[in-house]
Amino acid sequence: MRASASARAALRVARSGAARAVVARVAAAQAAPAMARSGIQARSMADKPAAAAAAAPAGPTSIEMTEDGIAIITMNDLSERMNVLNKGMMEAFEGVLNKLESDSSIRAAVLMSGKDDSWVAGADIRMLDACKSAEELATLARTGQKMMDRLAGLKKPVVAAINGFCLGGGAELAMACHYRIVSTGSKTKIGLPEVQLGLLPGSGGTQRLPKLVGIQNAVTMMTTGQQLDAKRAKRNGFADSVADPFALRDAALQAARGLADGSLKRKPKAQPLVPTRLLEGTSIGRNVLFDQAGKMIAKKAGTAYPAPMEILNAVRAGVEGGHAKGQEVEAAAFGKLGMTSVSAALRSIYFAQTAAKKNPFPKPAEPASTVAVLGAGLMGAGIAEVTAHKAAATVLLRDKTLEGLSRGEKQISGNMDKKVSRRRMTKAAADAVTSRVLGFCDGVPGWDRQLPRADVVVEAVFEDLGLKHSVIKELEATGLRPDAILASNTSALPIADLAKASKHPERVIGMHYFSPVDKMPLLEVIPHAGTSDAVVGRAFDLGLKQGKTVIVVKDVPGFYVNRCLGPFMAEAFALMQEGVEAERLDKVMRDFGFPVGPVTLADEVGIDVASHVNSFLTEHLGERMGGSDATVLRDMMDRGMMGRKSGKGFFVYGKGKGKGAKTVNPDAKALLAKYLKKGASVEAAAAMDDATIQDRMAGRFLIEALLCLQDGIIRSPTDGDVGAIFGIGFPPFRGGPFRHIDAVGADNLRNQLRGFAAKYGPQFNPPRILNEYADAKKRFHPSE
Ligand SMILES: C/C=C/C(=O)SCCNC(=O)CCNC(=O)[C@H](O)C(C)(C)COP(=O)(O)OP(=O)(O)OC[C@H]1O[C@@H](n2cnc3c(N)ncnc32)[C@H](O)[C@@H]1OP(=O)(O)O
Repeated sequence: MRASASARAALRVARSGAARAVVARVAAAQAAPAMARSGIQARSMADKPAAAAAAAPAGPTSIEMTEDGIAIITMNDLSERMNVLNKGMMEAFEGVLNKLESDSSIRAAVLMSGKDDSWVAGADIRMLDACKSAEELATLARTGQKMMDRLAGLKKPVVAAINGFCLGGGAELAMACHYRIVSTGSKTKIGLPEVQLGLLPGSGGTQRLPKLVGIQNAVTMMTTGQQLDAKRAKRNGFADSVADPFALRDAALQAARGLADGSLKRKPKAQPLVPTRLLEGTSIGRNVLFDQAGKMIAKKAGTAYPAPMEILNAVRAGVEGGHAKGQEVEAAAFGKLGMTSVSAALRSIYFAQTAAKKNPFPKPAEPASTVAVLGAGLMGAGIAEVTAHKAAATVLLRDKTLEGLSRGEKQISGNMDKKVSRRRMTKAAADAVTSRVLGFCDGVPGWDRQLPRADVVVEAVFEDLGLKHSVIKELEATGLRPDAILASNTSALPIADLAKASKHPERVIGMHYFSPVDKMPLLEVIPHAGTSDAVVGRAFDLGLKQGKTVIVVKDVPGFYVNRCLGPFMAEAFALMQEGVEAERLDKVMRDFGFPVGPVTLADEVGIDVASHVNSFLTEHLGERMGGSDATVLRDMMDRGMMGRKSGKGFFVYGKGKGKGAKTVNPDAKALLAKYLKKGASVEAAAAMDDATIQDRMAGRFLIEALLCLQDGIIRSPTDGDVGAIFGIGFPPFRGGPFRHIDAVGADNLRNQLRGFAAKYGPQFNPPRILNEYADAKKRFHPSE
């Protein structure tokens, strides 16, 4: 099911960054005392310039001295791929501060990174994860605050020369410096993404950011976790200046010298809260601002995500009560939030997503440099776009007709134009993307010469087995290289059936993208029984390069995500046929945490598609799809109610400016009345409590997810969590279906499902695997 609403839902999830992750790694123990461990090497360049410049730092930080008394501090933790504020780094930094305070030969300092892609990517999330109490976390926050205060209070100016990720605690470190130069390198991103982990910046960030960028900007940055490139960081006041990555060190040295000799002025210490902003300049204005922001946050984040409100509270406490008071509130909130199940779930998603960035199959020697995409429809053009943009590969985009091709090319250039107009991309970079897409259609020569360049072909033609077979045969006859892989972006057809048309079935694989491809984070990679591991590795690698979170799933109807979605949607139709009203059902499921309700989802997907998927999955899953009479969908189709695309489905959609507005469709309501189950009524359904509706809907999803694990369709509970969150927006704060079952308890869920099965039918029968986990009192994520 190419669910555009679920796509948008998960997109919001992805944007909120709520679902990201890592393989937990034990922080490398740093054995020696702070100074020795820090590997601080205070050398005079005048003494040993060559040796000093060439020496690799022995610990996470090192210091070089210039002849004129500028200390160049380099952070490079060799035990980590990225610099993070772990115990070792923090202790080493204490040593650095001691040195800066005590060494009178130092006039100023430059703080830079020895890594290519990270300045500091934040506090070590594993270290936070290991904390066992709110007090432990609050103490950690206070330690960070003290370190930052000490740095900010230095008499000697410290210039942050930022290249690479500068996130969370890293951004807080930068803010405690006295001047920030941000590199224009593509990996440079400034942000405070703690909110995406259910946390708030705990090292003084809630206090320093408003002073740099203003209250409104700061609250937006911290409550959304948005990340800025150099230019945006300069525009909003975070950066004092920007520099090319190659010129960064020199620019920073020059700034340090200027600050030391007074020719360059520091920003005023407590920059008034941007007095030009009317609201922020007066206490009355600020009250209005905080009250409005509070209402907006309450509306958007609800009670499910407590961090945004705590961020606002900490900012307000600082603005109204001063730095110390603000930090006190910040540290306490950091401790409290860190112990919530929401933060635990979001952290676990972060770990899972980082794990999913690692290709467990043989990695190709070289990434795919040329990818052919067949079909320039919505999906094909989307795949072409992420391939040319994120994977920076040449794309041979082919459609049957010139019209089809032009539409697809327009989709890509339109998306690039949007990025340029929103200043997310330069015009030159956008042009480079579109120029990587070479268009072909029937009757235009050159295809047969170009096709042999392709390392991968992704076909995204109409979902018809015969058509796909003829496409595969034609590709092989035209000169597809024998080592090229042949991927099908199907959401329904068995990959094994598709492979039958190929002379090399071992190179055929499924790559199921979600719509819109440029925004949806998930990719399901589907080998059939005869696909070679090397081909899986190549498809996985391409997915990663396209910026996707990849899960490998078995070749079964619906694969994983749509297989779970099918019974979930069937339950929505069942509830409506018991009299539950569309608007209520949507609201109740949004309250559960789904970004869109199931009824809206059906309209967004299209009633025709929903009907097709329903009957297709019913054929394969039998009673597991039971509970509703899906002929209602066909009746709707017969009456032209196709969902949003036809202007009406379960809802009626506004046109033009009011496009987003929707009201219940009285015709659909009248039709549903005819399908009411025996003895059911809208009045009786109104008395059904919200929790029952949520439990029934979630139950159907969970049963199918469990069966997918039981039958080896997904490779682990973690893949199941990642797929559900990124594929259809399963509530991130619940951590995915398996983490949710752990929270509810396998035994409790089993009892609940048994009750539902007795009342509503066998579609609620608990799967064998749930019984096993319930009997053994096991968890799907045992270490948490
Ligand atoms: C009081 C203060 C609180 C805080 O600061 S909370 C933390 C705030 N920071 C973050 O939330 C950033 C988390 N990291 C990320 O989002 C991503 O990473 C990046 C965007 C920085 C980079 O993404 P990509 O280029 O795709 O690399 P990758 O595979 O995600 O990361 C490379 C390695 O770096 C480790 N890593 C990155 N940031 C952290 C971190 N903050 N804590 C612990 N580890 C981190 C990962 O785990 C992984 O490690 P491996 O190679 O062993 O898998």
